[in-house]
Amino acid sequence: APAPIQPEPSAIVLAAFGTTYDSAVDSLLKIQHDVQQAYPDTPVRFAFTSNIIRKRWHQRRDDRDYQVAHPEIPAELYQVKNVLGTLADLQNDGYRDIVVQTTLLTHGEEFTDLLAYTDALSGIDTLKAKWKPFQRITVGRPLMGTWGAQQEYRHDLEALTQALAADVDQARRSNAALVYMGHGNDHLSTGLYYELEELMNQHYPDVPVYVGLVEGHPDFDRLSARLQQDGVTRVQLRPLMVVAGDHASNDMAGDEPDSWKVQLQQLGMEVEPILSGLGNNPQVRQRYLNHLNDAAAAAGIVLK
Ligand SMILES: C[C@@]1(CC(=O)O)c2cc3[nH]c(cc4nc(cc5[nH]c(cc(n2)[C@H]1CCC(=O)O)[C@@](C)(CC(=O)O)[C@@H]5CCC(=O)O)C(CC(=O)O)=C4CCC(=O)O)c(CCC(=O)O)c3CC(=O)O
Ligand SMILES: [Co+2]
Repeated sequence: APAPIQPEPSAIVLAAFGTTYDSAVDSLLKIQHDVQQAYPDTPVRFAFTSNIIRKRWHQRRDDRDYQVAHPEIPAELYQVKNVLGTLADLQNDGYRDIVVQTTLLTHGEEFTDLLAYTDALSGIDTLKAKWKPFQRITVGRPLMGTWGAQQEYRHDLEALTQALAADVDQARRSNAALVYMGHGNDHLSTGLYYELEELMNQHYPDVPVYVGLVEGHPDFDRLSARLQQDGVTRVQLRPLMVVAGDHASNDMAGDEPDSWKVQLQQLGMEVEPILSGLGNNPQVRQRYLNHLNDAAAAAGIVLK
């Protein structure tokens, strides 16, 4: 039998797309806080997968005025790296067992690229096993799940449906339909979002719930056609994203003629945008923690 793998110092990386909006950072910090609380003796560091967003924070590193105006931004953010750099730093600091938990919602373009990085890094082999830079790197699945038989994606969607109960309650109190803006992508089916919408409507039959996407389908044209068909006159708009950042502030709630808010108002609907990311929802944060725990357990990584 092969020798059992000895536990090595372990660390957690939260791999987020990122945001340039300081008002939205809190939503990510709350996830870090909860994970840190669950594992007080394990470092929990961020990686941002977006090149553009990392660059913005690095520019702010040299902007004293910005930093003084934003004491809520932790120093870590001004030098946030991609997963490549974050893992290299951890290896340099002596950590060889790494759990990467994504804050992405779907196994789309960003998550596919994240896996490409982690696969390549865990594939670095050395002549002597003791010099291998990483012993184990494991990646926790996105909020809406991934392929595979180990963790059913449908179960993740059901759990997310339950986690969104407070959004439904708020729409119910306003006598409004609940309309989510997800991100989506153009490269593979975004059918998960249709399934989520269906589950939401099954689970909360008294509040109509709709999901539309920035990229891919259901797109805004389809969404607005359905709202009109169904005679909806009042909507609460929310991002189905971890942060209420650029997409939520502009594409969803902006005052430009192409924002969802303005277009729906133009159709005669009363629109209330709610600029709160999913990271503000404690039950969503618990879902990410569950995914992290599943990944660590499956890899045999011990977190302290
Ligand atoms: C590949 C790319 C292709 C493309 O869209 O062009 C792409 C893809 C995806 N982005 C996703 C998520 C988010 N995108 C943003 C924001 C921006 N995204 C932008 C570009 C790009 N996004 C291209 C890569 C560029 C690069 O690497 O830098 C920016 C820079 C410019 C722009 O969009 O024009 C603009 C920043 C504006 C700013 O702040 O300066 C935010 C944050 C926010 O809204 O604040 C979130 C998190 C929402 C959350 O928190 O959940 C997801 C869903 C993943 C999931 O499933 O969760 C996918 C699709 C997928 O992965 O499949
Ligand atoms: Co994007």
